[in-house]
Amino acid sequence: MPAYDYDLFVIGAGSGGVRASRVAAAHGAKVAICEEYRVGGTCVIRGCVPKKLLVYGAHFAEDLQDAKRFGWDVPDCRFDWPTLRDNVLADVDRLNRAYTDTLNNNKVEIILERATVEGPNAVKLASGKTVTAGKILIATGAWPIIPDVPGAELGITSNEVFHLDALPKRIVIAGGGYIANEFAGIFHEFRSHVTLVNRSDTILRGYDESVRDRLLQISMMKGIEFKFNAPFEKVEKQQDGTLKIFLKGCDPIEADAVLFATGRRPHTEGLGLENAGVEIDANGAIVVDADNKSSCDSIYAVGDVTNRVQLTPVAIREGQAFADTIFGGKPTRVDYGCIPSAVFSHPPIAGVGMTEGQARNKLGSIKVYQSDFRPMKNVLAGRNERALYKMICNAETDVVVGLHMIGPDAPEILQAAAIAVKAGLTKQAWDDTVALHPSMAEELVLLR
Ligand SMILES: Cc1cc2nc3c(=O)[nH]c(=O)nc-3n(C[C@H](O)[C@H](O)[C@H](O)COP(=O)(O)OP(=O)(O)OC[C@H]3O[C@@H](n4cnc5c(N)ncnc54)[C@H](O)[C@@H]3O)c2cc1C
Ligand SMILES: NC(=O)c1ccc[n+]([C@@H]2O[C@H](COP(=O)([O-])OP(=O)(O)OC[C@H]3O[C@@H](n4cnc5c(N)ncnc54)[C@H](O)[C@@H]3O)[C@@H](O)[C@H]2O)c1
Repeated sequence: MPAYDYDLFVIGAGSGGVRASRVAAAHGAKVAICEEYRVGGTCVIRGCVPKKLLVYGAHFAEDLQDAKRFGWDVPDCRFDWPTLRDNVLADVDRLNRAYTDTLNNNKVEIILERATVEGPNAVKLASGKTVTAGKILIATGAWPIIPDVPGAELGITSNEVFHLDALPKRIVIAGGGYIANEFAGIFHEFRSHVTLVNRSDTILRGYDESVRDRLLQISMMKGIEFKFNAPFEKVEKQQDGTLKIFLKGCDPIEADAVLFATGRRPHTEGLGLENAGVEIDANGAIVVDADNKSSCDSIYAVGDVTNRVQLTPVAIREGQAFADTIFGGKPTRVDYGCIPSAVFSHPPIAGVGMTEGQARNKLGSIKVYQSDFRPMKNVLAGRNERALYKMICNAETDVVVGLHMIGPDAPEILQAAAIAVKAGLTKQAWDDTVALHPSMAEELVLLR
């Protein structure tokens, strides 16, 4: 008789959990994974994927406008939200099936219910059954934080935004991070009036300052309104069903919807971690070592629930490293250096490595190269939007330590450029590469 029902029991079928379970099963482990909502998790069901599809859908507004200058006779086009929404949700269904098939093909048992930890090797399912496992992996992700203000329940979060019955004519978005700026762009392109409200005086903390300023400037020029240092006081529903938002130090704003994009907290509440002595930090994140092990020897955690870097590719790498280390006899640790990231705003931002400020603090002596240009497509279109590429180098060694961009296709360009930054190439090595002309990316090898 085996000592446990499973070698591995995974809680949460998102990016990290799915990768860990299918790789562990491929290494020969007997694996079960449970999921309380839908297989695929945040990224596939209500995050990166549907968000990016909405970004594509929204961008047609600008492409259709620009097409006229390129000779196309574009009639007045009407946007139909239900068509895009339903097509996106249908694609989410397709991916949900594909992820389920992958798990089935790898002989991972899928249990579609909520689970909680009952002990170091025991998990309790919502149906009441207890199952045991040699190792338990917690991959329960994160959950939107909603500010504790009267009327907050009248707002929505990114969980609901993909399912709206109709587009709001006016939307107030709380927050100044990834989700706030991405959805500000999306709703603005769909012709909603957008007001972005932040409690601090800056957007996208952590990104390079000049690039953030450029996004702010372009967004304001397009007509997105910003309110800074304006904490929410309350939200009230008016008689006609619309909302009135009260902010500290500002006149109230009337809107048809409020979207809270005020961060995501590790999803550990009510998970029973205390039953196994699993330590969590002040934000509710599971504390793990470099091998993803918690303070309980048989319990591991990967992804957003550990609050290291809340990005899909990181959760996937952590899941892979866990499975290879524990079940594949191949000890692997995730390298957190030079993780590229992007904000799919309009226009998008992308960055890798140190910002100018970080490099100045860490290295002291740096060189900054910059290209501030109007992409040729924007020139002909009469679109007054400039791109900004910024390269940060160590002045002593000539090594490129950071690259930060805003402009059309910045994330696509940066993914390839990030390889060179990660490899520690010098600015001279970039310059030795012949430009690919005419492209926007050629600016990267022509910086003076
Ligand atoms: C709107 C939005 C856009 C995003 N865009 C991007 C992007 O463009 N690029 C990027 O890299 N990242 C993006 N992210 C972040 C990315 O989605 C996450 O970093 C990633 O999904 C984390 O994966 P995970 O495996 O840790 O958790 P998740 O994918 O969140 O999976 C956790 C799963 O666990 C389930 N679960 C929770 N508790 C239990 C329980 N007790 N029992 C059973 N099941 C449970 C949940 O239902 C969920 O399916 C975005 C996030 C959001 C919200
Ligand atoms: N493109 C991407 O890779 C992408 C896209 C979306 C989300 N994500 C991931 O998901 C995480 C969550 O996204 P997010 O945008 O919710 O969080 P975030 O941490 O990026 O931003 C949260 C913002 O909310 C503000 N805020 C906090 N409390 C507030 C309050 N009470 N009132 C007003 N503003 C308040 C903060 O100042 C901050 O600007 C991100 O950290 C990121 O890792 C990534």
